[in-house]
Amino acid sequence: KMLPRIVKLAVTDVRFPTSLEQHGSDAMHTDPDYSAAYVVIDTDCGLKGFGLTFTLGKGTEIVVCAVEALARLVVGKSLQEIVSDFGGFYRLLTSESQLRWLGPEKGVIHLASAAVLNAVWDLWARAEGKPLWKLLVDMDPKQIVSCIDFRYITDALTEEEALDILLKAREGRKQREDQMLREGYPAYTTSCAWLGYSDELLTQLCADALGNGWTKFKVKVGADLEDDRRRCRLIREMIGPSNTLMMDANQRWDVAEAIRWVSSLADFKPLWIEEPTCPDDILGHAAISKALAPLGIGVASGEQCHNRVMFKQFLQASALFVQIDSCRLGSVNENLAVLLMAHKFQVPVCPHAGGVGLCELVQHLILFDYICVSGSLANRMCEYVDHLHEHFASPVVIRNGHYIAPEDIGYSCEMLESSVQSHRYPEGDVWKANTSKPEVKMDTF
Ligand SMILES: C[C@H](O)[C@@H](O)CC(=O)C(=O)O
Ligand SMILES: [Mg+2]
Repeated sequence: KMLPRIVKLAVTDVRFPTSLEQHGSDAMHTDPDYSAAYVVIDTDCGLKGFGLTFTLGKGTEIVVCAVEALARLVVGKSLQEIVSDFGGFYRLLTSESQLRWLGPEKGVIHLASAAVLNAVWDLWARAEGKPLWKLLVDMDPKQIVSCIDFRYITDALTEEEALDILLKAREGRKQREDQMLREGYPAYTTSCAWLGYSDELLTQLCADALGNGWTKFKVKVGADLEDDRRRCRLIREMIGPSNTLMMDANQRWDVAEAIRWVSSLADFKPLWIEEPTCPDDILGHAAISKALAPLGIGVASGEQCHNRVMFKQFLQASALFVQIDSCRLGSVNENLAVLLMAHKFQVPVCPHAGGVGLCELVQHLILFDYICVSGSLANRMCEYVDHLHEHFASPVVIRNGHYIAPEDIGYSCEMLESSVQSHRYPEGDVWKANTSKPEVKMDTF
């Protein structure tokens, strides 16, 4: 086994011009350029770790800056030093006494922590010669627990309870792992119905997806009710009554407006409405959930839920579909806390993956959740978006609407060097060639 020491951390601003074709568009993010602050860790024995956090284009340079500010907490440490008290290392990074003023544990600085920690987890999995999900599955439950910072959540989940959940779930673990290796983890697709897509494109992509075995679909809503009704009717008619439909408003409405709007989409039978209102409005989500429950519509949220404390309160306030995010939360460490809390509250985890690299990352977490925590697939599925996988060294494999368990070692977010070079912002070829989006100078305002 290699016990490398980290000697360098480099971070790059990588952007993809997805907004040109409206990939990823929704009621609030009308021109997203899927982007990442991409981290590469070098060690003294040649082994590398790769990590990223997801952003939408403008402002990625700010996340890059925040990663640079965190770098000195990582460089010089041995992997052994970090993983022997990973919870402590998580706290060192997220509670540094000056940098924490920028968060704490939220916003740009937390996205940066995620990028750095994702790279450390990738390095660990590579050092152990395993895909990350398998590293977690094989880990002693006590060590899993030691990776989590329990500060602020012990009123909802103690270390002892977490350990107890993991120990109870050991029964049947081997069968579930075999099942995942055979069948993969169920997924749904968001790629047919981004808000900026025409009806023709939606129809064509939906037909293709049905042909490829997809049974669960998500449609973007929230900008215009009549458009929503037309698009939802179209997609429901295409997929039929027995396939699953979800709706995503990306925070567009006030609470009462959300209840009214979604009630008038109820005939299209959505399983959930996602992010109906401000992602920080825990009680607002609870009110919406209560109002929509008689219509059989659930509420989902999480892609912009800053941290484990927010998730704790969401869970305490009402049931919801928990949409963990591999780059919004503080990497695997904080995601483990949320998976365990979700299990305690008996709600399904359905990870968010709409972004570059998020499918690659989150598949590992949800495999671990099924094998070692929840042991259930009821109402559970992992999001899939069909964009930009060709830029990764170990792209996700989807078969028949399922994520196939990754076999390559690491956390699957190493990008091809050629892709990084051509998409670096602003000097990469893609951006030099892309003159359709002139930069607005600050002095214009
Ligand atoms: C801007 C992103 O594409 C966002 O719309 C993704 C999202 O909400 C989802 O995948 O869910
Ligand atoms: Mg969403």
